[in-house]
Amino acid sequence: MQTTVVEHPLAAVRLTQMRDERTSNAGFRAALSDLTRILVYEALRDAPIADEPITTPVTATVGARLADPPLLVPVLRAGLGMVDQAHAMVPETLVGFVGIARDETTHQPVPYLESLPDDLSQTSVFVLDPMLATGGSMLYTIELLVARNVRDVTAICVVAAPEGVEALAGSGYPVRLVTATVDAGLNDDAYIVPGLGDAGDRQFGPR
Ligand SMILES: O=P(O)(O)OC[C@H]1O[C@H](OP(=O)(O)OP(=O)(O)O)[C@H](O)[C@@H]1O
Ligand SMILES: O=c1cc[nH]c(=O)[nH]1
Ligand SMILES: [Mg+2]
Repeated sequence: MQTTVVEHPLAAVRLTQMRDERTSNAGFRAALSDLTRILVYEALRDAPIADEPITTPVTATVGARLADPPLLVPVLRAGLGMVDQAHAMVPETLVGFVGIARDETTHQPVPYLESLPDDLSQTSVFVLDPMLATGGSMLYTIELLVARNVRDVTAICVVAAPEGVEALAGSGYPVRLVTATVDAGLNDDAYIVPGLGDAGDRQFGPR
């Protein structure tokens, strides 16, 4: 599986703000917003473009447009903190939604919302979720997309655990990963170490 770890000073600074337990909910959301722009920018680096004929104030010329804007799919709750910025980067695209709450005893994904187009056979999808821990929630989401014949999936995360990366790589699905870091591993509660805690709680409060 293609895995891109975005290494940029601004990404490292925003990630540090997100990791720091002293960062307020508002500060965490702001850092996640900034980091999302950087991650989406990198995820689109090799995106195909098509000619866009335009006229400048001086002359006619040919510019560019995204040939194939990816559908954005935030995984609620934590992915909600990424969707506005991702949509600002690709304003012409559409947005689907998936809601999953991990069972904190079994660590299995418990889905509660699914709002997606029926046919994704002509579509690339960017799944937005800051945390890839066991990989269960991301794999569940990808399975929803594969059932709709998705062409390919880019998982855009902030913090990934090696266990989650391996789960995606071993799935055989057409997926690549863009993340700001691959951390050391998971603790006994399946939280990423060093991680940043619960990305949903840190934005919106406990559920
Ligand atoms: O890789 P996994 O082991 O499945 O864990 C990752 C999932 O856990 C978090 O969501 P959570 O279940 O805490 O829901 P929330 O966003 O509502 O807080 C996170 O945003 C991922 O969706
Ligand atoms: O570390 C983790 C693991 C799962 N979900 C989170 O929000 N954080
Ligand atoms: Mg959570």
